[in-house]
Amino acid sequence: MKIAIVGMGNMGSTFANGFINSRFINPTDVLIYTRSKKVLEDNRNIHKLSYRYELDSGIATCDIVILAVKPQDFSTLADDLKKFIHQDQIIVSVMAGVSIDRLKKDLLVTKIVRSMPNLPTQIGKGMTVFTASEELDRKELFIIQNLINTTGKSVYVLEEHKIDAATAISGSGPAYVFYFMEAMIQAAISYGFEPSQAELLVKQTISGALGLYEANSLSTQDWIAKVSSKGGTTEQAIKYFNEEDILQKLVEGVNRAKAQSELLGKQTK
Ligand SMILES: NC(=O)C1=CN([C@@H]2O[C@H](COP(=O)(O)OP(=O)(O)OC[C@H]3O[C@@H](n4cnc5c(N)ncnc54)[C@H](O)[C@@H]3O)[C@@H](O)[C@H]2O)C=CC1
Ligand SMILES: O=C(O)[C@@H]1CCC=N1
Repeated sequence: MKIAIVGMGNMGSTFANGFINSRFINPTDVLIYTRSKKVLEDNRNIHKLSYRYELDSGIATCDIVILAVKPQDFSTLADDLKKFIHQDQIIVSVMAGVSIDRLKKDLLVTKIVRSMPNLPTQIGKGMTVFTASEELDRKELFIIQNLINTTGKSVYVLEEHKIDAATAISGSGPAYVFYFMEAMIQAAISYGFEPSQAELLVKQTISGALGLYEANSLSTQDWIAKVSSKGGTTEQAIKYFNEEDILQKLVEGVNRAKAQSELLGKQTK
């Protein structure tokens, strides 16, 4: 099986490395289409002969073509790409917002997978939600799922609108966690901890909390109650968060990410 990856930024290089490191794909069976030669230095396990700096007929020899450019770059890419691809290939998009209909219309092919990974795919801990056009058969879907699973976990959804929802939850989600970490680190530094100590306190706390959550069947609410002693410290923080409606504000932020994913789909038409 041969795979082409178009766009070698965060996601493109993550997928290329995931496939190769897991030995799911032979390094010589990956073609990388990139604009920048710098990626050669950043991805040393990928052979330099795998790189192409312009789209060419090599892409037609691939079974799967992964599109990992920004949604805003898709129109320009599609004009060029449609000359080199054909109906037997499976096109896998990781672009936020770009719909299956749009991919079909602009690329003139029908086997489309629309997926939404996230950045922890870089370390094999990714969460990818994907859906596919009805032209893919079960065997092809199975191959795609196995491929995605080399970068972490995956969930297949039938309804395409859930990809916009997943974009707001798991796609953008790592940034929300880092945002919360930033608040805790800033507070710790303001109390006099060295930045490295502040980072350790927060890192270990987040990882410990997640460990607890994974090891038991208790809900997040149950865990909050366990940490909050009556008349104690945590209670004061949670009380303030509730008074300021922080939870609802966070939900509103996630809603906005989802709306943007839907809007990107309309804007890039
Ligand atoms: N960064 C993230 O956490 C996630 C990103 N995505 C999606 O992945 C896609 C890529 O995002 P990133 O990797 O973060 O962006 P990026 O900007 O790091 O990478 C995109 C790369 O594509 C290249 N490119 C653009 N047009 C090209 C063309 N015609 N031929 C070859 N290369 C071309 C650019 O030079 C750039 O290196 C986006 O559509 C985004 O919505 C999805 C999930 C998570
Ligand atoms: O922010 C973005 O548009 C992309 C999609 C999900 C994560 N990063």
